[in-house]
Amino acid sequence: MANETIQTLTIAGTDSGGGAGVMADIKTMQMRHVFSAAVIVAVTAQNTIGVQDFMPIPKKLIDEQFASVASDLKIRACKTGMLADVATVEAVVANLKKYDLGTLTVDPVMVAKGGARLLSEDAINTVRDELLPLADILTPNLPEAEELTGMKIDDKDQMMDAAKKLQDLGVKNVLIKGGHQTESKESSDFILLENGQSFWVSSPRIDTVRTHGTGDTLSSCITAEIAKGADVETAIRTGKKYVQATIANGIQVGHGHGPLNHWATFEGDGE
Ligand SMILES: Nc1ncnc2c1ncn2[C@@H]1O[C@H](COP(=O)(O)OP(=O)(O)O)[C@@H](O)[C@H]1O
Ligand SMILES: Cc1ncc(COP(=O)(O)O)c(N)n1
Repeated sequence: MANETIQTLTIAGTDSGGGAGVMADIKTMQMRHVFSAAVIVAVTAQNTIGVQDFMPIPKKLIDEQFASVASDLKIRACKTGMLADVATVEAVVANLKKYDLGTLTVDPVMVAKGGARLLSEDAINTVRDELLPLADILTPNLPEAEELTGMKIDDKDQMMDAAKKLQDLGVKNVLIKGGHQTESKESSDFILLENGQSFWVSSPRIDTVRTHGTGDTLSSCITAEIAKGADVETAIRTGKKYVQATIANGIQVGHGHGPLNHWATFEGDGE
């Protein structure tokens, strides 16, 4: 098919409050001018204040969603987000092995900004042992990197050590997000590439609680840029700039950890 539209896939949970998960993923993909399909693996009752409840989707329906997408669409890059529990991680891993869904970015979502667990504790080992070896890019935040490595990460040297440790677990490219370093003036993420090169991406830390969905937005932007043909370093630099814009030009929604402004970079007629 000539000039086929660039297609991506998010494999994640929904957020009824609209700020994180699949909702943030699709808004980001749209703003980066790629088409996004979605395999829903959990449904959350959630808003900016917290996660009130969630339910994983049965394995059969997860398998059917993958089959529907893979039999019709040509996915160039995909990402995972919230994966809920052991059975869900295993179902996703089996489908990622079964179908060619392009470059895989794994955002190992564990705990929401409001404190609710989105991945059961016993599923952390399943993510580490079964999903990480499939990942082209892994994007943990600091608590997630600590859980996956068993290390305490308090400073930049430890972030660099943790990235190496994660690479040793089978991940090609590792991005450790520094958004949880609340005492710092900069929000700095560390990247260790497959070829051994490493670098930091930093931006001024914005003093706001309206950061619901930052991790989803960053990993979705990276996925979109990879699908468009960018190399991993360029995709990450673009992702960092995009997430910064969505935080800096905030919107007023809800009473807690508010969502991002995904149209912050929109240059068309916004009326
Ligand atoms: N207050 C902030 N100001 C600027 N950048 C931020 C802020 N909070 C998070 N970020 C950036 O957003 C991205 C997601 O980081 P983080 O919040 O750590 O992820 P998660 O949502 O997975 O917990 C990173 O690039 C991080 O540097
Ligand atoms: C369905 C879903 N997926 C991911 C997150 C993480 O986002 P955050 O860390 O910003 O709360 C979330 N809260 N809900």
